[in-house]
Order: sequence, then structure tokens, then C-alpha cells
Amino acid sequence: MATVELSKINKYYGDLHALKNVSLSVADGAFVVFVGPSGCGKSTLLRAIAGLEGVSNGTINIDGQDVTNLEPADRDLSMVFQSYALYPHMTVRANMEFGMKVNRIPPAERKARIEEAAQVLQLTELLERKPGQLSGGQRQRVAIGRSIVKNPKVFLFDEPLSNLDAKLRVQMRIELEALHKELDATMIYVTHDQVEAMTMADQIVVLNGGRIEQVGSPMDLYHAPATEFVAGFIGSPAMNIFSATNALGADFAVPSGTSKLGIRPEHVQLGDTGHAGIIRVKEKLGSESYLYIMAGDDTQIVVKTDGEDSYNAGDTVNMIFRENRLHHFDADGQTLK
Ligand SMILES: Nc1ncnc2c1ncn2[C@@H]1O[C@H](COP(=O)(O)OP(=O)(O)OP(=O)(O)O)[C@@H](O)[C@H]1O
Repeated sequence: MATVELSKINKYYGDLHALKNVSLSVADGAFVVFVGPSGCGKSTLLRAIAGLEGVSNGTINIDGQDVTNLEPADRDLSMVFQSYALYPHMTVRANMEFGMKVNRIPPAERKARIEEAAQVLQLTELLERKPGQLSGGQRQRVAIGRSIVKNPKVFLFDEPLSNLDAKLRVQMRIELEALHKELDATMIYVTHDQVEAMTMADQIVVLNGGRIEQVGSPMDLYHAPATEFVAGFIGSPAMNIFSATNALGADFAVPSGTSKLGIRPEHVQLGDTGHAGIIRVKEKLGSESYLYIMAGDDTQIVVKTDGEDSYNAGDTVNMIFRENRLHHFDADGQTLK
């Protein structure tokens, strides 16, 4: 277990400024998730912590030690990749043992660690199989097992669940959360799936264009996004964001300097009075539905309803906005307090 401290990290790939002055403190035992759109620098930042990628300037401390110029193998961390990166010709046991052999862990200790990890990850029956004889989820568990047996100070995960089908992804997500509690380990996890971020993280780090946009607990980010970008990125379906000066926005009393307004789909209700709109599309998800409503001025508002509602595409409806749930953004995309 360990803390991770990043201080003013910059990374250039030629002219491309991929990481811009990134500073971050990861607490001992925290589960921190990096999210952001494709190309925002998530993987680069994780690989920089791992030592797989050098930084142009700035420092990385793990457990109080400056590791900025250390080789990956000397940083005492382990990384689980999207591709699992298992050795196909080796059994599960040999895959898990390999790193420990390199680190000269004695055989009895290796055996004990493998058996313990196999039990936690339900791999005991599979230890003598080769990766080709395993399902995707089982392979992923082996990749995680290989990390656990190394007993690292910090676990790094680079989109480890994105090759799994939806059901298995949810299962593995829950297993990883349980594992985090059981090991009490510091974990840093990269994903572009904001549901994974919301459900797994103690702290979410939202990256945008190589910069940290906001750091906070999932609920902080959901309820108090610091910027329009975070407001639009966290939450599914996304927050409705519309101009403060169009026909819809002009109806609200807003703080001076407000350029745009935002409201989450569950904070708009349908009733007998309110802003009129026409339902363009209704998406039925079973337990809930999303109504895509045209509210004039080309403003589309998404409203979340329960799965039992009787609205249909083409219906005219009235929307009631819960004004205490409105978010106000200035012209620079900053949230107005
Ligand atoms: N080896 C490299 N050489 C040059 N540019 C790179 C290299 N690796 C990444 N980049 C660029 O750096 C930026 C950040 O890339 P990075 O892979 O960290 O993004 P990401 O947020 O992980 O994206 P994704 O979700 O698509 O994996 C991108 O513009 C990318 O094209």
C-alpha cells in the first residue's frame, strides 16, 4: 500500500503537449479512476506512473520515494492491461509465477501466494490450463491474479474490462470492487466508461485535453461539476445544457454572467403546466425510459421517466424544471456558484 504524488507533470510527444501540468495526490488505499474522452491523456498518465513512458518534466513519488527516473520494474507496482498480455504457452500457474521468479521470491512463498490469489479469484480449478482454454473473464482474472501475487504497492489498470461483454463487465467490476476492499490496496484505474468510474471510484479524475478538469468523489462530480465539460461528461444520459438566452433559457432567472444552463434528465418532470415540447424519440430501457423532447429553438431536452409511463413519440408534453437543480455556466464553461 502506498500514496502516489504527481507534481506538475508535463509530457510532450514532439509538438503535442499530451499532459499539461498535472498534479494529483492519491491517498493510501484509494481507488482512483481517470476518465475523459479519447485522446485526453488517461493512458499516457497511467503509463507515466508505471514508468512505461518518461515524462518531460515534473515528479512522481510513490510511497514518499521519488521514482520519476526509476525503471518500471523498480517502482513496485503492477499493471493490468486491456489485452491481458498473458503468455499463451504457459499455464495459468506459470503465468502467475513468472514475475515472482524474476523477483527471486522463494518457491514455497510463490506457491502460497498463487494459491491464495487463485482462491480469491476463483481460479483454483484452472491453474493447470493455458490461456487459450479460458474464457475472456477467466483470462482477465488471471491477469489480475498475476498482479496480486506480486504484492505491489500500487495496482494500475488500463481499461481492463473493455474486451468483456456487458454482463461479464458488470460481474468483473463488482469483483474488482470487492478485491479492492479485501486487499485495501491503492488502485489507479483508467476507463472511458463513466459508469465504471461512478461505481468503482473513491475519487474520479476527469481529464480533458491533457489537463485535470476536476478531481472529486463520484457524487461531488455528479452534483457539483466545476465546469460545463464535467457536467456534460459525467452522467448518463448526459446533462441537458442549453443557452441562457434562447426561448427556453430566457424563462429562468439566472445569476449575471450566465451563458448556459444545465439540468439532469431526472430533474425535469412532466406535468400539466410548464414548457411545452414534442417528444421526438422515446427510448425504453425497461425500468426507465428516456424521452427526447424538442423544446423549441432547436433545444432538445432529455427527460428520464419510469418505465411504466404512457408517453409516446409525437406527444406534446409540458416540462417542469426543478430550478434548484439548475446548473449555471459562464461563457468560459466554468460553473457559477
Ligand atoms: N507514443 C505516442 N506518440 C505520439 N503521440 C502519442 C503517443 N501516445 C499517445 N499520443 C497522443 O497523446 C494524446 C493522449 O493519448 P492517450 O493514449 O493518453 O489518450 P487516452 O485518453 O488514453 O485515449 P483513449 O481513451 O483513446 O485510449 C493523444 O493525442 C495521442 O494521440
